[in-house]
Amino acid sequence: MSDDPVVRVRGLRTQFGSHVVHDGLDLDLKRGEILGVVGGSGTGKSVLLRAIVGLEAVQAGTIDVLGQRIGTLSGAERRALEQRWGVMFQDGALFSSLTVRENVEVPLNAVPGLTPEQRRGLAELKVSMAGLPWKANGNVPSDLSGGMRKRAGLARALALDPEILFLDEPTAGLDPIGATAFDTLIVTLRDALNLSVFLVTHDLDTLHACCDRVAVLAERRVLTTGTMAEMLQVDHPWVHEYFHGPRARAAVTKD
Ligand SMILES: Nc1ncnc2c1ncn2[C@@H]1O[C@H](COP(=O)(O)OP(=O)(O)OP(=O)(O)O)[C@@H](O)[C@H]1O
Repeated sequence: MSDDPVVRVRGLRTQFGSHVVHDGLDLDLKRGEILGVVGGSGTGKSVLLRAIVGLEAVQAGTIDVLGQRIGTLSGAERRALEQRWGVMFQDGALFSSLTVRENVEVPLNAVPGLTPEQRRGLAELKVSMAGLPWKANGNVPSDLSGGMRKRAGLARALALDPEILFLDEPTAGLDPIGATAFDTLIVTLRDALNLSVFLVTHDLDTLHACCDRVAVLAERRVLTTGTMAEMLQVDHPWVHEYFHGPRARAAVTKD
């Protein structure tokens, strides 16, 4: 298997009007790792995720995903590549009028040759892999708790057996027990499905529980990357405060 990163970003520049979000940003997601992407509010974590999956215009730089250059692909190539990743957006982005199973079936509609029964069976499998009870298949999102909606979003992200999973703040808004269960699920799925995971988070517990490496966004770029242990040595005011502050100490104490 190739050692090439599954996501390689070089020299990325994004901006909205005169507001430059990223400038000269480099980042690699290695195959099989869970990479935690952290940074202060508004540093561009979500914009970076959206740029990587081709949902955000970029002003300069290159983004390669699974060896293919985003922004240069034909419609057919792009659709084929999109089937190799799954995205769980911060708010779940579920269709409110569809049941959980129907939501998970949406990406499966793009797969030619599947019968309705096969689509249904595959969707139900993903719902159960995301840790939801059988009965949730028939629920609409508004029937579910916030944690269950997150799991439904995860089930949909897993629908096409992706190689890469993009997660935008998966534990935001969950109670600590729900968040811990979600952390465990992410690691279990990575191990079972050999996923590479790009995980945007503010949650120090998630970084400790899940992440092989951390990338810190600051000053419009990836300021530093490394293991949690390496983060403790970084001499930058925001990084130091984040990894040594009271919340960081609480997260370490719980290990
Ligand atoms: N569509 C848009 N139009 C204009 N500005 C935008 C747009 N999307 C994002 N921005 C700006 O880009 C910057 C980065 O936004 P982004 O949502 O990526 O931050 P973030 O690091 O994910 O923040 P948070 O941790 O609060 O979720 C912010 O200043 C935001 O206001």
